[in-house]
Amino acid sequence: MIDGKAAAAAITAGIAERVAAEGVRPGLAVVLVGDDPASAVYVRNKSRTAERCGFHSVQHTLPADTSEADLLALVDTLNTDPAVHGILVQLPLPSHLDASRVIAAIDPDKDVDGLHIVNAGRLAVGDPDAIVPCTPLGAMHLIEDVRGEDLSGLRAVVVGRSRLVGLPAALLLTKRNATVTIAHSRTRDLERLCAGADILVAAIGRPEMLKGAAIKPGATVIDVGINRIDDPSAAKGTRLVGDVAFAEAAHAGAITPVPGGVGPMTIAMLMRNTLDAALKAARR
Ligand SMILES: NC(=O)C1=CN([C@@H]2O[C@H](COP(=O)(O)OP(=O)(O)OC[C@H]3O[C@@H](n4cnc5c(N)ncnc54)[C@H](OP(=O)(O)O)[C@@H]3O)[C@@H](O)[C@H]2O)C=CC1
Ligand SMILES: Nc1nc(=O)c2c([nH]1)NC[C@@H]1CN(c3ccc(C(=O)N[C@@H](CCC(=O)O)C(=O)O)cc3)C=[N+]21
Repeated sequence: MIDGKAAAAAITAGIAERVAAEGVRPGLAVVLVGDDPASAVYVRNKSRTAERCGFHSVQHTLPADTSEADLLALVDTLNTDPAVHGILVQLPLPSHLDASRVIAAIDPDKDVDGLHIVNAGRLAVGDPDAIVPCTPLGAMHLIEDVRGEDLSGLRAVVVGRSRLVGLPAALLLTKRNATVTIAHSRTRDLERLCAGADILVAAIGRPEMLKGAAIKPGATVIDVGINRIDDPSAAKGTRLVGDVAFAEAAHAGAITPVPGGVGPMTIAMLMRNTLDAALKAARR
């Protein structure tokens, strides 16, 4: 079992120390439009961790029918606010809003999600100034803990090709010398493909879709999915599960649980990206 919660706690403790030592106050602004269940979980844990790290943290919650003009105006205000070093617009946005237009409006130096085309391009060409999306960055930390830094000779399969998770995860794995296959909704014979993976990254958004047969014995399994399902036996009537059927994965070499795996690491990396942005701004 890969303990993402412990790994994340160690990283955020280090960030809190650096914030105190360097005398900076990193500012993080989060914008949530409407209500997406995975986003709600994220928002809650994020503001808690930001406070623990000594950050200035602001949350803008807008109604689901917010106009694009109003959202763009808010982004512009945050771009010019000197107390804000990181801006995160939660995805998915309601369908009447054009996510790529909104992301393009974010100052690339404040784009702590790494979604802006400038940061995506920097990552693709290996530019060290890239701000890298938090979830794949956190996933790579966990993979490194298990497999080491160099993944030469290992086969990795990433299921999912989103700009936020799947695509950057595949780029990072490639940079570490893994041999990478990207799978998605049009992939045929997904289970067999996954069963050949030494490193399996699931970023799909379908509760427990990958069964035991999709996991190679000894594989490192990184389950990114955050899915809320009904569970009458749970106190709240629901619980979180990943994209992998965890109970069928006993033959994996190492696996991240949901919750307690990639989620907390995403938040730790968000703190790190925001601290880095604040330090860069101070130098400028
Ligand atoms: N733990 C964390 O910190 C985070 C968790 N998440 C969670 O990770 C999951 C993925 O997020 P995100 O990448 O943003 O989601 P998207 O919906 O943007 O992408 C999902 C990807 O999965 C692929 N897919 C969908 N159905 C299938 C299928 N049946 N077989 C194979 N591939 C399929 C899609 O393929 P196609 O491109 O063909 O449509 C797409 O590429 C979600 O559960 C989300 O909540 C997200 C961010 C952070
Ligand atoms: N622009 C943008 N960037 C994102 O990175 C982004 C997003 N939009 N939209 C939503 C998804 C989802 N996401 C999560 C991150 C952490 C947890 C997390 O902390 N999970 C805990 C939950 C613990 C619990 O509360 O039960 C865990 O897995 O242990 C969850 C979900 C980031 N996302």
